[in-house]
Amino acid sequence: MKAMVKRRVHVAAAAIISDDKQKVLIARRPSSFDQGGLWEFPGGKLAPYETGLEGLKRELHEELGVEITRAQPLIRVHHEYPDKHILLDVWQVHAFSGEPFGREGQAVRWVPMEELSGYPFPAANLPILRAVMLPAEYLITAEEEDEAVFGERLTRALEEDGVRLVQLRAKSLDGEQYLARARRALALCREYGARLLLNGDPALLEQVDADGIHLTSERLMQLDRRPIPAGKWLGASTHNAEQLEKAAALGCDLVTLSPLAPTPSHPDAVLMGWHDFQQHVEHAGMPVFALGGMTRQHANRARAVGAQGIASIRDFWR
Ligand SMILES: Nc1nc2c([nH]c(=O)n2[C@H]2C[C@H](O)[C@@H](COP(=O)(O)OP(=O)(O)OP(=O)(O)O)O2)c(=O)[nH]1
Ligand SMILES: [Mg+2]
Repeated sequence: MKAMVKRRVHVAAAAIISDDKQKVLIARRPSSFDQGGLWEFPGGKLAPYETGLEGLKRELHEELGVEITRAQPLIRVHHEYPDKHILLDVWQVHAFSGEPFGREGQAVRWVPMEELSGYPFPAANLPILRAVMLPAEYLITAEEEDEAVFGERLTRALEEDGVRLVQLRAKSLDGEQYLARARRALALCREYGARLLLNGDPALLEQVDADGIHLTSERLMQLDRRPIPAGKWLGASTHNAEQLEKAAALGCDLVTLSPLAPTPSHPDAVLMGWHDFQQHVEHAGMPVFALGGMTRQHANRARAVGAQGIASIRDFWR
């Protein structure tokens, strides 16, 4: 039997963010279209000669009557539909001119980030929703003996650096000490509207109602199903293709991928480099944070190779 070769479709789509950064623009696909009636990020198929950004500019002009003035890659998602292989090349649009409206008669709506998951999207869109909801910076807390110093440093990062995603990593604390710190960290994160993931046993969420769990790569590889409910965020540390595949199979919402560059916390690690990193990210199918020697100065570089952004201890812990 002859193998069927699926059509490959490259689609550019936009997560257009409102000026106050609280809302994103979505549109409803007309019911006569493929995936009709579902909501989508505006965009469409590239012409053969177009780059992603060129195609996106044309599509947003055609569909919404707006001109993009500032955009940045957000995530690339490969998805197998029954009849075709689709690459969704998604850009975050930070600035545009014109007032968007449905030029093709489609419904268009500004939706608060936290309401996004209430809208029906095509199956390929799950990783995009995660990427839209997550920031570009992921703080990992340092080992810290003194609770007061811990509180001051976390507060500084939330307030001055605007950190909105935090992983509580504290290998030197015992169970009770970790829980006490987790409760304090959660209270601080709530004050600033930041999400807190606990690095530890998924059962911790029964004792502290944090936003999710971050799995070590070791814990990740031991699991055979997602250990927490869908409403919670599941992160994992990864270092290679095998771990990334496992994270995808478990339904992780985000991963860190390391190590990119030398870092004092892991002095003997074998470095990955941007080329390998990019290849891994392309097929990860979820937001990936570059980790290992990363600072916010690497954020644009990380985004350019497909990452959500950077994760760091040192750059935020001062
Ligand atoms: N624009 C967009 N398309 C998506 C999303 N999710 C998703 O699976 N798709 C699929 C649906 C379609 O098969 C394909 C996009 O094609 P399209 O119908 O928007 O293409 P187009 O604007 O160039 O329109 P057309 O003239 O070719 O009909 O990608 C999404 O969030 N935005
Ligand atoms: Mg379209």
